[in-house]
Amino acid sequence: MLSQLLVRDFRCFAEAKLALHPATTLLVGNNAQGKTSLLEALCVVLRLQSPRTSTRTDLIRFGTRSCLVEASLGDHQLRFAQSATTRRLAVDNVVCTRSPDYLQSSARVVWMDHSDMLLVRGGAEHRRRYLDFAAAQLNPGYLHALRHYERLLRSRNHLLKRDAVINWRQADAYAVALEEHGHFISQCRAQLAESLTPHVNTAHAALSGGHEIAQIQYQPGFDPNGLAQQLRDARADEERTRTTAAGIHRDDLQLLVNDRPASAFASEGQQRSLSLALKLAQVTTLTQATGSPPLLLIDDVFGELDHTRRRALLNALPQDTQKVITTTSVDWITGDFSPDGWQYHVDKAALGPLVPVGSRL
Ligand SMILES: Nc1ncnc2c1ncn2[C@@H]1O[C@H](COP(=O)(O)OP(=O)(O)OP(=O)(O)O)[C@@H](O)[C@H]1O
Repeated sequence: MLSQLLVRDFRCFAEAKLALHPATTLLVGNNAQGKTSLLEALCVVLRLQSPRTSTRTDLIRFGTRSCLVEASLGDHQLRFAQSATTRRLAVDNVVCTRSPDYLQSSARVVWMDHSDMLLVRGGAEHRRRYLDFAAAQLNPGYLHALRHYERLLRSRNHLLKRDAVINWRQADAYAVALEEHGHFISQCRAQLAESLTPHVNTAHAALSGGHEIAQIQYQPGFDPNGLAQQLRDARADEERTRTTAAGIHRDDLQLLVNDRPASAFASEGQQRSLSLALKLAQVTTLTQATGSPPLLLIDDVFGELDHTRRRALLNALPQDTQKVITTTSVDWITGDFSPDGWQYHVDKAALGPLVPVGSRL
């Protein structure tokens, strides 16, 4: 369980320290006061990833040179520090040079925010990121393999664009390396999609109150029998487009409601339920795979939902997960939903005193 968070020169915060309730901590405030930044700090210190940026220096408060995030997680003290050039990690004051060692002492996380609709409506890159965030938490070598694959892909694409006459020998050598790393990632994504699918269906039914069947299907972006050969066969195509024609960077996750693609046929309400269900399914899958529930970080989701869906989501949220929730208003906290927990008011990058959940500003 997470009990403390300290941030220094992180986003808009010079310094802030908060105590996290074992059940629910609400961060309440107007727009642009710093709520999401605190949630992001939790994600960064626990998973070394931000849902908002892949440029780590974005996290450093403007005009300062480095940022610090510390968290107390069970018996462990996690520390993440980022300067213009260097990231420093420590667990219990012992420096970690390898992120897998650090992540071993950390907790799993599921992030929910209003952009989750893009999982259903947006491009395949949103669905790949969805798979990657969970797969990296289940397979220690996943992120390393993915980053390696991405570097190889950039190099191969650069090679394809660089010369008028393509050096196919070198391109083929890259293709063999892409196949090696891509195969592992593809296997992890396929397994994850299979584990997620029954939970997506259950959560979707709970949220929509209907009898529709929601399914997800992993669609590899390459021929599973051999990427290197497939790329050799695609030379004419690659000569024209000057980009790698197949691979896990072309993977997708097909989302179906009653056997039809959700992006084309589901109503807006069904799409919203499905996007929430995808995240709730991550919670169940991570819990089953690891034996303990992940931390749920929920950024401004409740204000976006209509009354029925909000109530359904509140009922569907697992009871035994620790939750940190940001919101601009506590109007949705009523007699039949007032979670066990406490609340902070966030105003101009400063935290107010701890108050009971549902307290008006
Ligand atoms: N590196 C940074 N240094 C200083 N300020 C930053 C930095 N990055 C973002 N900000 C500012 O921090 C402020 C708080 O942003 P944040 O997204 O945390 O607000 P929020 O309370 O979650 O707002 P909303 O409810 O609109 O999502 C914004 O004004 C943003 O411009």
